[in-house]
Formats: sequence, structure tokens, C-alpha cells
Amino acid sequence: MSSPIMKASGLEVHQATDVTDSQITLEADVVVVGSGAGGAVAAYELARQGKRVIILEAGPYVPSKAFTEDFTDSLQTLYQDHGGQANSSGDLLVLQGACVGGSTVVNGCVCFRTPDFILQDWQRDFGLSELTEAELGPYFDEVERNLSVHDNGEHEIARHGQVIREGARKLGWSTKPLRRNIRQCGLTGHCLSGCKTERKQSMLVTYLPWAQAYGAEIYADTRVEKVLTEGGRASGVEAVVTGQDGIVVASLTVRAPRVVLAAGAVQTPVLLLKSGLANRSGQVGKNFACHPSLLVAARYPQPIYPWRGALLGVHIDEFMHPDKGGFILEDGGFGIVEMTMLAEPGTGEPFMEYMANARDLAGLVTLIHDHNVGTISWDGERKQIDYQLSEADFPSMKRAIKAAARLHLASGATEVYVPASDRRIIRSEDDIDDQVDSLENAPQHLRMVSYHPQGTCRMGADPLQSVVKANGETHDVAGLYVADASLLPTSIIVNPQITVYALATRIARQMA
Ligand SMILES: Cc1cc2nc3c(=O)[nH]c(=O)nc-3n(C[C@H](O)[C@H](O)[C@H](O)COP(=O)(O)OP(=O)(O)OC[C@H]3O[C@@H](n4cnc5c(N)ncnc54)[C@H](O)[C@@H]3O)c2cc1C
Repeated sequence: MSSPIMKASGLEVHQATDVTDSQITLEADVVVVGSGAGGAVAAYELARQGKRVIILEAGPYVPSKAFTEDFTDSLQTLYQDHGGQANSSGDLLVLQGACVGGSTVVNGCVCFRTPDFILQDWQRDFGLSELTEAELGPYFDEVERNLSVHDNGEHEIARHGQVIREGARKLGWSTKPLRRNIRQCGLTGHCLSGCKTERKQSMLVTYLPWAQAYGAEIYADTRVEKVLTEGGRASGVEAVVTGQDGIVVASLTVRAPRVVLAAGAVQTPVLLLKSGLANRSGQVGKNFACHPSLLVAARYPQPIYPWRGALLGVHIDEFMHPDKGGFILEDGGFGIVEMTMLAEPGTGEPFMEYMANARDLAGLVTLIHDHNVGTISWDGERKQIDYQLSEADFPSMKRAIKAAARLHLASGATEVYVPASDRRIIRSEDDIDDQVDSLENAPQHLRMVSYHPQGTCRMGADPLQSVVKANGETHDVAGLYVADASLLPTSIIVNPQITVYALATRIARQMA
């Protein structure tokens, strides 16, 4: 490829359009696969230590000024499989970013630290005795400082958050402002389409330019196909550079004694499976968890304008601990496309009525602490995501729907739409048990969305039960590391970006 070209946002990126050779070979101290939460942070930390770092990113480089604030466009340009990535039964949409900056470019900015009760599970069940709250605290402090994480101010709680907060107060439920990584939020509500004004502190505008300032090089449009080893140690990767038309324009090899996989919890295990590496435990691709979410929308007697103001304002943490229910509710705004894609709008007349009243809708997003029951596999040609909500998790899902319905009603809603295929409507407290208890845990019954795939290369002390050690290195292959959401041995119930940033920082520091 030719020399990097200075792009509008200030990030220098090699792209398929720059390619002049059909075979490219590069050398580095560390090659990082994926430029999202884990990859960008690891790259910055390693470059800062003086390592020659190359970052390979399968997705395109889309500078912020090219973001359109139109969700249908963004799905095409910024998301994995153009927003169509789903489980094999088609009832779970698995959303991931696939562009320079990864999912952090399109995420909702919500920031939570890993709850201590989750870390305690990891210490007890996976031998991760090092990963205590005291050990991770300084990493959380640091990434939160770097990314301007703060409690939403009053002006960042939109109308939908205000009504929900009032309802929670009536019910006596604990509600808190969400924390977000954003500077002077423009309150446009377009987070899921990327932040045009670069207020969201995604990797695109923070750790990637910082890594580049220390000499890291970024290659977009470059999909890693195989991890290379020599004498049982990692020795680099093979990749293909693909233009926007899908045509391969070059093959690219990076020779490096250290390889960091940060391609996300779906692609990292696929890469290991394709490479036939690090799977002595048989756990690569197993243990997929995803916080299957529902968008429970409700109609209010007054205008809410769910597309106005900050996307996410407050959350209900009353039921977070598994002993108290094992779920959280986040108030969520949405635009017209998200309204139909993520909720259950019905068809025909009901659809027309739902959309005609769009102005009066508010939404609650449910997150549950699901078990790691899914699998990512590779059949030689394509990946497959097998995930069905487990019977053990169905009660938490139902508890979350009931709580969302109760909260909407207490907040003044007149109709609550259960996102089930037979589109159930709750109009009073008396309807809640009837409508929710009769839901079935069957394929295609609930419209689920995952924003948080996790767990497919889990960390642990036992090489026969886990893929990666607590320091991020795989048990089986020296010099091969994982630094993304695939590490998390259990689902963490809360939005995971801060956990990924903190773990990636720790892994890179220990590696350096
Ligand atoms: C719509 C949406 C909203 C979200 N909202 C929140 C939120 O509010 N708060 C929160 O905490 N979390 C949120 N998340 C989740 C959060 O962003 C992710 O948990 C986090 O970014 C995961 O980091 P990662 O490094 O594992 O993967 P990613 O950030 O997804 O990065 C992986 C990167 O690797 C690239 N890649 C994949 N395969 C290859 C390959 N073979 N070769 C090279 N590159 C490859 C991908 O294109 C991608 O860019 C959201 C996610 C989405 C999709």
C-alpha cells in the first residue's frame, strides 16, 4: 500500500483504495487484530511502551464527518454483516460494529464497571483470583478519566428518561443517571449511527489517534484469515485486503512475535477455529453469552418524542443482583427505524397505528445476566451463531418484562407492547401476569437483540476449562493473546465496554 493519506478526521489509515501491490509483507513487534474496544486500547498501550504496532481492521475507515445520522445507512456502512448478523434461528439480532473503531463507534456510550459480584464469581469459579475490585479499580479509574465518563447531567436525561424516573420514584425503585463516555453531548440521539460531531469518546477519536501518535499503523479493509505460528509460538497473521465491492485486492502478511486478537466475541473464536489454534480445552467458540435484550415500548397520553435528546438517560438498578432478579432496565430513546427494527410493531393496521403514535412512545431496554449457553462455529465457509435463551434464563427475562411493564404503567403509559411475535398489549396491572406468564421460550417468539456478545474465549486458570490466562495470553500458544469481549468468563449483566477497556489495558501493560 502507498503511504498513509491524511484523512478528514485526522486519523491516518491505509485502505484498500491505496493498494499498489498484490502481496504485502510487514513486520512489527505486535500485530493487533481488530480496532474496537480491546484492540484500540491494547494498541495504544503497546505503542506507548515503544513497540512497533500494526492494527488490522476488517471494516472500512469511515471518518466521522461521513456519518449520516440515518440508521439504515449506518447499518450498511458501520455494522457487521450490514446489521444482519443473527443467530441460526433468526430471533436474535447480534449487532456489532465493523469499521475502524469497531462497536465503540456505534455504541450507546453507557459505562458501567464490572459489578463486584461478577468478579467474585470469576475468582471462585474460574480461578481468576487476581481480578479483584481492588486490582481492577485503578484501570477503571484510568479509562474512565481518558474517556470523559461522567454521570448524565439533568440536561442529558431526555423526556423519556424523565417520565421513567418519575414512575420508578412512585414505585420506590432505585434509579440512577446512566454514566456515559461523551463530552458535551449534542443531545441528537444518533449514537447508534456514529457521532458526527465526535463528542462520543469512541476509539475512533481517542485511543486510535493516540496509538497513532506513538507510531501505530492502522490498516482498514484488512480481514485477518489466519494466525501463524512457528515452533508453537505466535509468529504473525495472514490477511486479505478487500475493496468495498468485496473484491480482494491484495494479500497481506504481518510477521510479529506477538499477536493480539481483538476481533470481538464472534470473530475472534472464528479466527482461532480457522487457524486450528489454542483449543486444547475445546472451549473456543463455546460459552457465548449476549445479554439478549428486549425493547419494551409503551404509548403515553402525551408526546414523548423518543428521538429527541440523549439516547440513554437513566437506569433501574433495583433488580441487578441475581438474588433480586438479575436484570437491569435502561430507558432508551429511538428513531423511527430502530422503533420498528428493535421493538415489535406488528403488521398491517396495528403497525400503522403504532407508527402513527410514534411521537408518544417511550422505550425500556432490558438486560439480563444470561448463562453462557451459545456457540460460535465455523463450517469451513461461514460462521454460525447458535443461541437459544436457556430455560434457566427465561424466568429472568419474564421478570424483566413484567418490571418494564409495571414501570411504564406507573410512569403513565396507557399501552405497553410486549416484543413477542403475537404482539401482546398490556393496558393495566391486571394484564401483566396474564400476558407475560403465557409467553413461551420458543424460537421466534421473542424479538431479541444482542448488543453485547461475550464469553467465547473465556479466561480462567485451568487450561482444560478455559482458552486464555488472566494475563490475556492463550494457554496453548505463547505470544498469542486475546483482548476483547470474548475473554469474559460469564456475562456481566451491565454494558461491557468499560470492562473490555480495563482488561485490555491490563493485558497490554503486562505484556509490555
Ligand atoms: C449498537 C451497539 C450499542 C452498544 N452500546 C453499548 C453501550 O452503551 N455501552 C457499552 O458498554 N457497550 C455497548 N455496546 C457494546 C460494546 O461496544 C462492545 O462490548 C465492545 O466494543 C466490544 O469490544 P471488542 O473489542 O470485543 O469488539 P469490537 O469493539 O466490536 O471490535 C471488534 C473489531 O474487530 C474487527 N474484526 C472482526 N473480525 C476481524 C478480522 N478477521 N480481521 C480484522 N478485524 C476484524 C471488527 O470489524 C471490529 O471493528 C454496544 C454495541 C453495539 C453494537
